[in-house]
Amino acid sequence: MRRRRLAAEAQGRARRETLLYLDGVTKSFDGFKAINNLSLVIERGEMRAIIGPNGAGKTTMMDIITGKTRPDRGAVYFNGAVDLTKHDEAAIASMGIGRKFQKPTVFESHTVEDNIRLSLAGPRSVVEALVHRKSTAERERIAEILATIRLTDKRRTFAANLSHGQKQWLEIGMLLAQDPELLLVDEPVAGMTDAETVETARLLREIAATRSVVVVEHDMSFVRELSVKVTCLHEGSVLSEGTLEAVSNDPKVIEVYLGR
Ligand SMILES: Nc1ncnc2c1ncn2[C@@H]1O[C@H](COP(=O)(O)OP(=O)(O)OP(=O)(O)O)[C@@H](O)[C@H]1O
Repeated sequence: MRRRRLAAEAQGRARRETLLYLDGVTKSFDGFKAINNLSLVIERGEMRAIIGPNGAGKTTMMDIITGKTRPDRGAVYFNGAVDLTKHDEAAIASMGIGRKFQKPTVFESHTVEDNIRLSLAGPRSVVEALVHRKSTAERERIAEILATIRLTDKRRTFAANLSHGQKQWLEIGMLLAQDPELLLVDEPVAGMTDAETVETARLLREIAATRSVVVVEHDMSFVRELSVKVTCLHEGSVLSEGTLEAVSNDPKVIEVYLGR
């Protein structure tokens, strides 16, 4: 009895102290368990790479975190106290969870700078009266984001004229403008050049200095560049977790990938 209580207390503590906490999450589609008793914890300020073969449940997991899909069972907590299963997509986004889908969706007919400006978040009414200060603060924030996404030189370029990789960076910048506490990024380097891929790993590491980042990715050379803890999903559950080296040498992981 006491042991059970202590275990429950430890679980409660883990939930409160972590940024994202998934426990026993299950989601079925027509009787098929896309997510099966999934438990996963992301710490504050952590960047995590999620890998796994096609159909492992990576997208469904992101859909559950962002409120696009409701789980059948299990706990999904953000910042210790917020039960994400009770909120819809818009509410979850406004709580500070930003999601970047695989395909970039920038405003092609606007400049890079305007794309960022249009995405800037925040209760503007407070600073509305101080127009000058507001615009200075806004300019500084835009400059900071442009530097982070390596597009300072392209600030006046129409988004339509950017390379595929630069569009991906711009979209990351648009998410940063909303100042999320947790950034979910789905296959950011698909279709990028090798140089862009390496730069994207650097860029995400810089971003992870001030917020948590979860990256779903198939490209193992990119995951190596990220140099963070890796979670391998398979059949909707965690198959293996640890350094990329440990995970990629795990016989269970080798079997799953070779058996594809
Ligand atoms: N809306 C849905 N209806 C029915 N089945 C679904 C639905 N969404 C996902 N699935 C199934 O759930 C399983 C997990 O899919 P999911 O897209 O989450 O995997 P994934 O790891 O993201 O795969 P990939 O790497 O190919 O993107 C798959 O078998 C998929 O066919």
